Parts: sequence; C-alpha cells; structure tokens
Amino acid sequence: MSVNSERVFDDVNLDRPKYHPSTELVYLESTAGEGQEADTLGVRDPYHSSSVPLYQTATFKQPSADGTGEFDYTRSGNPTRSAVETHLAKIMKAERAFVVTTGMTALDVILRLVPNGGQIIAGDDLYGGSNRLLTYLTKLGHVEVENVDTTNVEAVRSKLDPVKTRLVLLETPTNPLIKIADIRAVSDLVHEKCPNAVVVVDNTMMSPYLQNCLDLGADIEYHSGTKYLSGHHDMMAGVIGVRSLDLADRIFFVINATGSGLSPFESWLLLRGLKTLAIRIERQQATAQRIAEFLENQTDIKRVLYPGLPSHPQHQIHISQASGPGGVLSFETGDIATSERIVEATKLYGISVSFGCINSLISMPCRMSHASIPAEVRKARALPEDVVRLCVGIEDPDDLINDLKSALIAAGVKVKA
Ligand SMILES: Cc1ncc(COP(=O)(O)O)c(C=O)c1O
Ligand SMILES: N[C@@H](CCSC[C@H](N)C(=O)O)C(=O)O
Repeated sequence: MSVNSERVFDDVNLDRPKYHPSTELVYLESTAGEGQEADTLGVRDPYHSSSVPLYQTATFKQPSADGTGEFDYTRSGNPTRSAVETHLAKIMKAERAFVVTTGMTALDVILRLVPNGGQIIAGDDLYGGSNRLLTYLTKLGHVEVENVDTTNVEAVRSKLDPVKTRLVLLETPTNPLIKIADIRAVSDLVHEKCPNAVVVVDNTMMSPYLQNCLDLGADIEYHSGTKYLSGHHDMMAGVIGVRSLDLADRIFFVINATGSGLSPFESWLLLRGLKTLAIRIERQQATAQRIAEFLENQTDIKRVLYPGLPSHPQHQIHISQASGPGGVLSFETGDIATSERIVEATKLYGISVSFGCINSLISMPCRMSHASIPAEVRKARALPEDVVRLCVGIEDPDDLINDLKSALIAAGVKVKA
C-alpha cells in the first residue's frame, strides 16, 4: 500500500482463494514477487516470525528528502493494517479490502460515495445504528432515503429512479428480524435500471465465510468486524470489500482524508481473530440450528426467525446464496413481559448487545440495539416489541439448550422436551 493519499490502485491480480474457506482463513500468503525477500501478506520480516509483526507506529522514516518510502504515516497506511486488508480481500473475493475503526465507520465511508441529493434505498428492517445514520443524513438534507421491504424485489423496483438512485443498501439476514434479500436478483435489477447506483450489502451476520456478496453481484460488502470476524468482543472494527479498482480508489481516499483507518493493534487483533472464524462459526451455527428447532417445537413460542428452518419464508433463497444459516436467531413470545422474564432468567446467555462473540448473548432489540429507532417507526415497520434475539456462542450445545429451557420454565412458558 502506498503513502500517497491520491494514489490510484494498480491491478496487481491479487491471489484468489485456492483452498477451502477454512484453510484460506489460516493460510497467510506471501505476496513477494520473484527475487524479493519472502514475506507474509506483504510484511517483510528478517526474523520470519510466525505471526504478522505489529507496526505500532504513527510515522515511518523516509529514505530521502523526497519522501518516497512505502509508508509515511499510519493514517495513510501501515504494514499491519495492509496485511489484514490483503488477507480479507482474498477471503471476501474482493478487488481490495479496507479496515476501519467500526462497522458504523464502514457505512459512513461508503455513504460518502453518494452525492448531495442522491437517493438511497435501504431495508425496512436494519440495524438501529445504520437507521440512525441514514436518518441523520436525511434530516440534514444530504440524501433521500426510501425504506422498503428488501425481501420483495418488486418493492425495490418500485422505488428505483435511474437518475436519483445512487446506493441500494441490503442487510441479509436483517438485524433483528432475520429477513433475507435475494442479493443476485436485487443486484441485477439495480445494475440494469440504475447504472450510477452501487449495491452495498451489510454482511455482518453471515461473515464472508458463509456468504460472498461480491460473487453474488454486489459492488460493496461491509462488516462490523466487532462481531464474527474478530469473535471475542474485545475490539471494534469495520471492514469494506469492493469489486472494482475505481471503488477502491474512492473508498481509500475517504479513509485517508477522514482518518478512519483501523489502528495497527486493532488490525493485528482482527487478523488473529480471522484465523478461527471457520471453527467458531461452524460450532455456533450447529448449535443455533438445534436451538431454533427446540424453540419451534414449543407451542407457547409464537414465531422463530432463523434461516436454517425450512419454515423461514426465504429459506430457499438463503440456502441458494449462503453456505450456512449463521449463529443468530430471533423469536417472539407474543408478550413483552414474558420475553423480559426469559431474557433475565438465562444464566449462560449474557444480556448484551452485539453478536458474533464466542459467548452466547440474549437481548431485546427494541430496548437495546434498536432503541434508537423511534417507537412509532418501529411500529410502522412491524418490529415487534416482544422480539428476543439470541446470539449463539461456542459453549456446550446441551448446556445452552438446558439453560434456555430452564429460563422458559422460570418465565412461565410451557416446555415440551
Ligand atoms: C448488522 C450490523 N451492521 C453494522 C453494525 C455496526 O457495527 P459497529 O458496532 O462495529 O459499529 C452493527 C452493530 O453495531 C450491526 O449489527
Ligand atoms: N448503544 C449502542 C447500541 C449498539 S447495538 C450493537 C449491535 N449492532 C447489535 O445489533 O446488538 C448504539 O447506540 O449504537
């Protein structure tokens, strides 16, 4: 990565994945050219350390007064940050990937692609913080936002304007109602009708291990790296993967101009977390599937939302575009007080926002992660107040089911074995 803030990315033909995704996650490649000293993900290290070195520095000394070193200032570039970006680009099958301070920063950087007055089409069920940022930009008069049910391709079509539409934002599965959008169908439609628009997918819930949005036709895929990618809830990060060099240049410009790049230490932690992504998510989703089936079997549970259940309305679309259902599910009890009692009676599930952590978590989105969406908007968008979200961790599956069973019983819900 160069120090130049105006830089144009070269088409260097980044290595494409050669192995199965779980191998690629732990396989850190050398990007050294012929005759160059071997490296790991572009970081040359005379000591051949097994883990990528941490360049905890703000500045880099230059070889001469013309400042032609590869790096000059960590806001513009840092070898540890470049290493995780190179690794992520391979995993996301992206032309380039970038890491920034949080998932919200990733969305903020991406939204700066939209010119003043541009129209954004976004889902009617999306993370509360994303909704807050879009609402803020709308109130300032910078953009127009149309919220539609993105599970319905015709609803998206009805809002597209060939001139005004500049960005279509999908979450799939959505947070917290686990609704699925057809990434291929929406991308094809938007590219056909609105040549100036980019299709952006918040892929946080799936991670690139389960779903590759760029392969499915999206232009940009982003993540809250705070969740599955890092996996331990001990850091925050955002990740952006793009399909073209033009988008890479535009995104890099904003990151450098605003100083939103991820710090060296956080980059190092993110790279470490990525190596265990496959093993964590496989365990989390196997247990989540069992929990979803257990809950669906309970007559007193009103509705279970999980794409691994054949009863999920978009189950077929989900399995056509993702290789697994993931570790997050939501359910409704039909009664806010009952939901509250369940949340408070669990012992193994921490009452906490966020997901993708090795520990299991439980929350009431309307009170927590989505509290920033005004109650009347939640109502208009049919976000039920009693909904409970479960984020399944890597604990023993039987312990997790037994703990939930006990919590249901303690909350007064009849439980079948
Ligand atoms: C789906 C989704 N996208 C984006 C974000 C924002 O990520 P961060 O908290 O890292 O800013 C979150 C949660 O915060 C989320 O749930
Ligand atoms: N107080 C925070 C809430 C963060 S929610 C984090 C996560 N995306 C989730 O869905 O649980 C805020 O106001 O942003």
